[in-house]
Amino acid sequence: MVHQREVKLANGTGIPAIGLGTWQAEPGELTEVIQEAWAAGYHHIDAAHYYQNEREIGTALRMTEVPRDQIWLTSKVWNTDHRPERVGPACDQTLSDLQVEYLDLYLMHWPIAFVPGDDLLPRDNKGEIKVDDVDYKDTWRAMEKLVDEGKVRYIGVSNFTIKQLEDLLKVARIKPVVNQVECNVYLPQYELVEYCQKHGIAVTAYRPLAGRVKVGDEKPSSGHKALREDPVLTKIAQRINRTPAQVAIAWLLKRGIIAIPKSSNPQRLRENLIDFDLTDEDAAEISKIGVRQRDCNPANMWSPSLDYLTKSDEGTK
Ligand SMILES: NC(=O)C1=CN([C@@H]2O[C@H](COP(=O)(O)OP(=O)(O)OC[C@H]3O[C@@H](n4cnc5c(N)ncnc54)[C@H](OP(=O)(O)O)[C@@H]3O)[C@@H](O)[C@H]2O)C=CC1
Ligand SMILES: O=C1CO[C@H](CO)[C@@H](O)[C@@H]1O
Repeated sequence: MVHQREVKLANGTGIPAIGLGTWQAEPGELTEVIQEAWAAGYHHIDAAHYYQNEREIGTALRMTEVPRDQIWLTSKVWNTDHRPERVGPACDQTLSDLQVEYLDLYLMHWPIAFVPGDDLLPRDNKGEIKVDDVDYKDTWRAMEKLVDEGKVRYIGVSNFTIKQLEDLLKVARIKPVVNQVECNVYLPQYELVEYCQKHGIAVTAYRPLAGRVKVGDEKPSSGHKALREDPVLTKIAQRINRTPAQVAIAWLLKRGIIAIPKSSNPQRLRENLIDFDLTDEDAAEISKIGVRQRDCNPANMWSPSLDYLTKSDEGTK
């Protein structure tokens, strides 16, 4: 079995430093992807109720006969399940879909509640997302109960800013072990990462490759630059005989950050499970790249009024 490098959580538990992202894996392809990932040496899967593919993941894990204690399973409670009485049932649904008895890590997906219901993105007739008046600290208290009940080993958050973490840490009986945020060479999140690491909160980088931004002869989406075509990453990659994607992931690992790249392609899956370290000089050169862009911005995705969710941390620092 390939033993992957780990990032230590505050209590000393190791979490595999590279996990498999599962958002937007096409229906039907995950069975093969998970078989390939397990064979390649992945021991960490990032899932979420929101991705609507947890049942497929669970079935694939069972078919691949992955021993439960050999795989780190993260899932997330979605914004429509923030009311405290909905958190337990939401977790139960994920456990049933993934066909496991417990999760290694359960995250609050966003620090914002949407009105409950089957519609994961409920909108009013103007197209604005329907926000529910639930304090994320109350949602957190319900998540703490899941640890007490043995349904999840650890709890954490996602898309939290420094201000929101400060607010949560004041009341948390069980501290969040992870903050999963958008983070890559073009959104380095220096201040947020420093704050988290100082407070014993590990950072997981989602969209470590800047997502579905097209490369090659297709234009990057929404005017964004294609990270995988970045000239500095390309130059370093060519010199060390790696790919720009590998260099981008290695840069996160060098900063002690967990990365969860998504790929449905067997070759890229293996490529992303990197087995080398960047030199200090190469890492420093990458840190000087000045491009800044954020893909997952609630103001663009859901409602302009949710702009405040990223206000205290623009990712530009
Ligand atoms: N907490 C949150 O709010 C969020 C969490 N996430 C999590 O983070 C994961 C990763 O983020 P995601 O948005 O998927 O973006 P990524 O940065 O992981 O990029 C995925 C895209 O890059 C391509 N790709 C993967 N590896 C390579 C490679 N080596 N070379 C070239 N192209 C490559 C994939 O295509 P192909 O499959 O064809 O290889 C896919 O189109 C998600 O899947 C999800 O689990 C994501 C967004 C928000
Ligand atoms: O996990 C996620 C996948 O991407 C979505 C759209 O960008 C996000 O809203 C969500 O947090």
